[in-house]
Amino acid sequence: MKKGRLIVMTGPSGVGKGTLVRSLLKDHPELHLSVSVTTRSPREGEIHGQEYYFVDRVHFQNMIEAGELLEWAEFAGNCYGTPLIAVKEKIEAGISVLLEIELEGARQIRSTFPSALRIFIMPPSIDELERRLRGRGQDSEDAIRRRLMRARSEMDAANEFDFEVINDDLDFALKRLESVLYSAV
Ligand SMILES: Nc1nc2c(ncn2[C@@H]2O[C@H](COP(=O)(O)OP(=O)(O)O)[C@@H](O)[C@H]2O)c(=O)[nH]1
Ligand SMILES: Nc1ncnc2c1ncn2[C@@H]1O[C@H](COP(=O)(O)OP(=O)(O)O)[C@@H](O)[C@H]1O
Repeated sequence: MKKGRLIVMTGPSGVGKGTLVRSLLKDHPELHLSVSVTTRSPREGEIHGQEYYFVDRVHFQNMIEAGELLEWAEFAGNCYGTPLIAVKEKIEAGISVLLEIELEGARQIRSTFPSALRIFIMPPSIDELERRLRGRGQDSEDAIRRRLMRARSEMDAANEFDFEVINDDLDFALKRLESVLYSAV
């Protein structure tokens, strides 16, 4: 049986990765979104097992030591990682899996899973990125500051990726994302 593809989407926090992925999944139920583990506290409305598995640092550390994470990284003071087993099972079953992760994790995937398709989502500008982070209204001033600080170096790494998609107009970005996925998957 043909294996599924691993598709990695990276881009600065607030660029619209979550928004794009949600729309993509609505139109493409054949894709599976990996649910990550994080030590971050849940935002209002976030549900354990849906947006993330919310765990404490000890639990996260145990998962690293047991080899249960495909990749992991620290981001803005919290740890995030991709549970390996679910990804493996889906791909073996011929289902393509989407990872929505930050830069360090995407770099790890390049060495551990070289056949992955890696896409960088770019904001139209840093000012617009800041507007989106503030407009989302879900992070503290400190969390926004940390995300913006990291955004610049992440954007500098866009050329490490197979494709770059600018999320200016949402519908346009979605169409471009679909064309990248379905001409390459
Ligand atoms: N390396 C890695 N990064 C992740 C994972 N899950 C989420 N992230 C990234 O961690 C960053 C922070 O995520 P989050 O706290 O949900 O904030 P948001 O992206 O601003 O909504 C984002 O860049 C996510 O893409 C993961 O499993 N591994
Ligand atoms: N193309 C777009 N134009 C304007 N606002 C957008 C666009 N895409 C996403 N947003 C808004 O930007 C904010 C951050 O989006 P989100 O999907 O949470 O980003 P990320 O998952 O990359 O952190 C949200 O309020 C979202 O509604």
